[in-house]
Amino acid sequence: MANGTKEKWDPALTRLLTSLQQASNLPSTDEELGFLSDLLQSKELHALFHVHNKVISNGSSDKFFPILSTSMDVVADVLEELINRPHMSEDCKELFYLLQKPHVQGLLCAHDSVAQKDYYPHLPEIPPPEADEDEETVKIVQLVKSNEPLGATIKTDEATGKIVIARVMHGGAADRSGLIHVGDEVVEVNNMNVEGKTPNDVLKILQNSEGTITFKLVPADGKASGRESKVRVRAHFNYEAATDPYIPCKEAGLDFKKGDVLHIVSQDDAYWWQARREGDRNMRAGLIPSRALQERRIIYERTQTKDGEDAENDDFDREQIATYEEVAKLYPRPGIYRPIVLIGAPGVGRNELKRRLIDIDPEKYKTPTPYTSRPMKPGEVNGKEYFFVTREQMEEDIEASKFIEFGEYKGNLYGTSAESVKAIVHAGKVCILNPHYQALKMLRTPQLKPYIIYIKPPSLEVLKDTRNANHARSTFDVNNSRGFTDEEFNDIIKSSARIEFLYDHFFDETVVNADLAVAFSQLLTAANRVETEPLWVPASWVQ
Ligand SMILES: Nc1ncnc2c1ncn2[C@@H]1O[C@H](COP(=O)(O)OP(=O)(O)OP(=O)(O)O)[C@@H](O)[C@H]1O
Repeated sequence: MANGTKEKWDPALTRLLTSLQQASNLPSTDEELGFLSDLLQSKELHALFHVHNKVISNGSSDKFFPILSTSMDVVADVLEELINRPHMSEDCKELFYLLQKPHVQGLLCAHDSVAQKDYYPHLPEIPPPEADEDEETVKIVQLVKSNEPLGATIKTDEATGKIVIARVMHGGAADRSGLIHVGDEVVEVNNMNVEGKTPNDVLKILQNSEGTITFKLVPADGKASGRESKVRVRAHFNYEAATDPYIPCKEAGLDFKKGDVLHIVSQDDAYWWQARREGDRNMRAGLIPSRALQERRIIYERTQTKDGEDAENDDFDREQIATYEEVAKLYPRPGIYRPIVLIGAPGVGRNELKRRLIDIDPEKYKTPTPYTSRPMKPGEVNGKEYFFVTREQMEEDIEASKFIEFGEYKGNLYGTSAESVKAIVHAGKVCILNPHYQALKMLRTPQLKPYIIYIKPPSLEVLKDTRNANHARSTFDVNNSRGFTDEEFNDIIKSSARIEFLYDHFFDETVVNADLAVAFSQLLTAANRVETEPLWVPASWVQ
């Protein structure tokens, strides 16, 4: 056979190849026939056939059976167990690292699918043999009414005018019964025919009934997919179902706050997703606006409010519409720490907090030495306060995107290089940065994986009191030789509001810097948490 190999080609392939040689009179090009012939003779295809035949011949025997089919759960348990250990041996560290590798997880996931025989085709249900073809099948479903809502919504079908099940909430009473599905037609409720009634009429019947509720339903043709999606998102807006005029059923809504992580269990409906709040004990999902719906709302709101006159330069940063961000848990890796980024208005106290953190453990917490094009002053050492480089060199490096942030002050350039941040991270230290807020977008990359803490000022009154009591030095004054003026305090509050407006969807945490000791202890707790706990990050960072 081809290539003179002694391999036993599959008879089916050989037959195909022979008929291909006889098919030269078919209306196809030489190129097409050549392609097919090459494909049928290719080693890869034959190897695939070989594997297929082996699987088929082994599949029928009971020789192999899985020891377990939930290895991914075991991995999660082991990671959780390891993370809680105060000290890890080298072996544990290696295991911890290996178990997080996407390839290992992919392999175990495939193993579980095979072990659970997830690949078997799902056959349609066979109708009961005695059913008359013309007669509609009905099912009688009985649910016991409790304080818990039914977990399903109804609507009038536009085409038929009949009452149908519009939605079944994941984990709700209707869903758990396994008997009620989207599209089922409601014929009777508690022996009352609902033909010609409105969804509101049916709702009244339900509200007025007690104990067991009996539904007579005509099943929908196809069953809705019962599988839960695994998607988790972080919400970037507050939502309150009671004040949403468009939600199809207010009682079925799920309220959430900006920053909450939601488990999206169903995206079947283009406008209304079903979700649970991560960590909630309530298994019943609730309705939330889909990304598409929320984006439309935001665009509409913006066209209503934006008069264009007070739009500021960095408003383009808001062009991106923040609704939901897909997130996943990132497990800390021993020896490789996420940089901690302090963001806030000039003068709010970021340097003070950074200084205190470094003072606690200067070997652990490090900040990169900035670069500058300004001439070295007497007594200064290159690489200590700054790396001194020429303006041309710095401009070239800025052009080549080597700086994570840069700016000009009094005719000289200043900046932090990406390389110096990487060097600290790779040396096993915790890198602390307090860049200008516009650098956030450049910093928030899957490579750096920063943990972003927003340093927020307290109210104007508390800001003034705490700073004046501490004889705080104004950072607006070049020599730091005086306190803050009232105007500068106002500026801190104003810039902070602007930073929040533009970037709050990037913040992992907010620390209010009122009492310095309290703010610092909150920062320290956050720094420890980043080192030890699995935390939610953009899903793309863990893929
Ligand atoms: N919570 C606080 N209570 C009292 N004083 C504070 C507090 N936080 C910071 N300060 C003081 O305020 C002054 C300015 O703080 P700091 O230098 O940290 O500001 P900054 O945010 O780094 O400003 P810039 O970004 O402009 O450099 C310092 O004198 C600092 O000690």
